[in-house]
Amino acid sequence: MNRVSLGAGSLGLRRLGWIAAGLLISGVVLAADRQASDEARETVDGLLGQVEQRLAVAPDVAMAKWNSGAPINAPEREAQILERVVVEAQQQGVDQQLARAFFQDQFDASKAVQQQLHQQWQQASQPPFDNPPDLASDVRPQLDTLTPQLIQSLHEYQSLEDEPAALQYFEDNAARAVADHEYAEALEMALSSLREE
Ligand SMILES: O=C(O)C(=O)C[C@]1(C(=O)O)C=C[C@@H](O)C=C1
Repeated sequence: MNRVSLGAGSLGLRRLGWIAAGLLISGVVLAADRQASDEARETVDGLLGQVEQRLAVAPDVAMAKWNSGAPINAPEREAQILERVVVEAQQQGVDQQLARAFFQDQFDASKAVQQQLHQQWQQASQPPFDNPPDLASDVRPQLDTLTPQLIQSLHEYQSLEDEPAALQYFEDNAARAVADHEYAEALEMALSSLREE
């Protein structure tokens, strides 16, 4: 009697073990299979695209400043942008600390590209460019157009924080964008506060 019930007990335990293992495996498979929603992908693609678009303006800034001799670092302009960023972030319910850190990253990334280009031009004894873009009338307005778009994208991005698949999609695509980029270190800088989220 004892032996029979012992046997049944150990069989039950073993069966439980198999069931637990089965559940664990299917859980892992399901989690790996879960994909970011179309909406989440759109948000991430949009945000990454806009960050790249903003960084793509940096060579024009560099050219304008190469000709004019204006310093790369323009703290008063950064302060002016941040002032607007804080107001718009507040209106849209974007975390202000994130918005500030994110825009500071964009400035730092732009300065890194500008410094790299100025260094190259210095070494190549580059003369002033013919028809350089004008900082005030051509270049800064492009950046100003992107500012509210970026804040809107930050707002959408923030809503993804409880979607691990979306954050993974962001990570994968951010890493790919950096690896493929001409100014990889600068793009990495531009994305750093988002990747620390
Ligand atoms: O507007 C400029 O002068 C720029 O260099 C562009 C920019 C920016 O990314 O917005 C970058 C660095 C400056 O310190 C200020 C602003």
